[in-house]
Amino acid sequence: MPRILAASVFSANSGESAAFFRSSRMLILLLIISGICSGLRSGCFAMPNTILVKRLRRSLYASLVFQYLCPTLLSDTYPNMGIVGSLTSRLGSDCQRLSYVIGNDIHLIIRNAIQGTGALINLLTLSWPLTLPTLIICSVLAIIFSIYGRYQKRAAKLMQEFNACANNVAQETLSLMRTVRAYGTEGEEVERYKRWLDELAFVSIRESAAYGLWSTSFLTLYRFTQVLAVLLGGICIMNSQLSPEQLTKYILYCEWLIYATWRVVDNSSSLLQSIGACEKVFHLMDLLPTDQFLSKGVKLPRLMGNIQFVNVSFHYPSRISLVPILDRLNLAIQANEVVAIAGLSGSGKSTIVNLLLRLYQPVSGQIYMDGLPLDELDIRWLRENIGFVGQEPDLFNMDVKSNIKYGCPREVKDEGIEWAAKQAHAHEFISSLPHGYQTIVDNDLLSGGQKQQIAIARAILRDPAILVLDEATSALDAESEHYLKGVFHGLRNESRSKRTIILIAHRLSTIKTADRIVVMDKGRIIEMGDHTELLPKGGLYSQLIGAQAESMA
Ligand SMILES: Nc1ncnc2c1ncn2[C@@H]1O[C@H](COP(=O)(O)OP(=O)(O)OP(=O)(O)O)[C@@H](O)[C@H]1O
Repeated sequence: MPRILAASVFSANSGESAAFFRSSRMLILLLIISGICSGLRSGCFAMPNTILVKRLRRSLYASLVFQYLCPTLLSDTYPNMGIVGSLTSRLGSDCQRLSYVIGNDIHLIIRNAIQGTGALINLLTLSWPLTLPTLIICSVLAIIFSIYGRYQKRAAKLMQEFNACANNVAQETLSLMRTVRAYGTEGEEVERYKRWLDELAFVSIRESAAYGLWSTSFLTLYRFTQVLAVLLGGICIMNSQLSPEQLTKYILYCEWLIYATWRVVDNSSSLLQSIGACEKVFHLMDLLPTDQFLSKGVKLPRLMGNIQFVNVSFHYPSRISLVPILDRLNLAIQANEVVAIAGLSGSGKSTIVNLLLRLYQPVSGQIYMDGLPLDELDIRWLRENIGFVGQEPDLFNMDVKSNIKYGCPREVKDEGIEWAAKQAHAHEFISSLPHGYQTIVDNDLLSGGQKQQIAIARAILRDPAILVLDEATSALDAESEHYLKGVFHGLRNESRSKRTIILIAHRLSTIKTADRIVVMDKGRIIEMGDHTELLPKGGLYSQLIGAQAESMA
């Protein structure tokens, strides 16, 4: 409509059309500014956007990794959200959302705000009484938006939550596919996933309906502004208060103003939606690394491997109970000693290792390493000097060679990797894999025992001062286990002068030859000695040995 009006004005009077062009300098200026803003988008916004999102992902990932390494903080911060999977799925979706905001919304808001301000200044210069109705319409638009915006922010937050929960169920089901298949619970899992998707759909539909209402309100007001502008302008022309040229400008500026207002509030709504969705992302980013990562701590020239637990009591932060997991534990392990820890399930054996690796801090008491309190030592240096093989070693989705080399603080050649694999009795099966040491490891490719052998090779390669084996041979066949027992004992004297080995095993045949066996029950040490000393005592150790011999028979 404004274009038709303008055409009629130009054809009616060429002198007036020239004047129109002259006085429309502001229009041209605004067009240039709008062009510059578009340029800013592709140039200035796109680059920082990419860098920012990359940094954001990296810092978030780092924060997740660090928080996971320090479960105390994780469970304190997210008491209902202990599952790292849900955090990682948020990492993807929330960052994507933030990336969209930075790439699209912000530059559109700035561009339209400049455009709207220019149109408003021109309208006020033209005639302030005529500007008033347009301003009222813009204010109504802003009020409707503020109501809708608040609703949208809430909806966006819920949608992100439900999305993350659905992703989490999917991730969990796929990673536990064997269990799901074995128990025939495919239907239940689909239901569980569907439940979250239903919640998501419910909120999305309501949010879409609200958006529809908002869009209808805008379009109605937009058309109403055009009609009002023509009506009021027409009346003014009839009263000779306005020239046809001014009427054309008036209609154009009105359209610009209302359109800019709509774009600003619409993009702001998208911005609000993203802010709602990204609150958790910012919350995660605000978490500071725990002291153990900030403090440098002491690095000894060489770790000898003397360990001392003095009156150590501990309970997990997520499970504060009256009975502690470790109860005033006192244990001294000499350098170069092979100490085995035995006991019933849940007696606190792995917890000792968790404290030694400083994954948790004791509630009371102190742990000393070569006479120095553990928390005074540099955490990275400490972990570099401890080789750990856990109960269910998870390998990375990298080739076998990289998995063996993983976390090794020094440069190693292929021969070194092969040597470690041979020590762990793994070379033979690795050589039979489709691409040998270059074969990419995935969960189904290797058996539990083979994964353990690779994890053992990794620990051996690090040449640590302290080797911790927590049920590290539980999945191995008897022959491999027997062979490895010899390797572990041999390792004590190989390549370094001292090496302490801590063995945890339910299969008591594994620990029989240890220098000392520590027997635990309910977080306390109840027996200590070597196999020949403990067997005749008739305590828990001899009962466990008897029970195992019976079950074998
Ligand atoms: N992350 C955790 N959060 C809360 N409680 C935990 C956690 N890890 C272990 N526990 C609890 O601490 C107790 C001791 O667990 P721990 O793993 O040390 O026992 P364990 O003797 O090594 O058992 P197993 O021989 O079966 O591995 C158990 O009751 C267990 O439920």
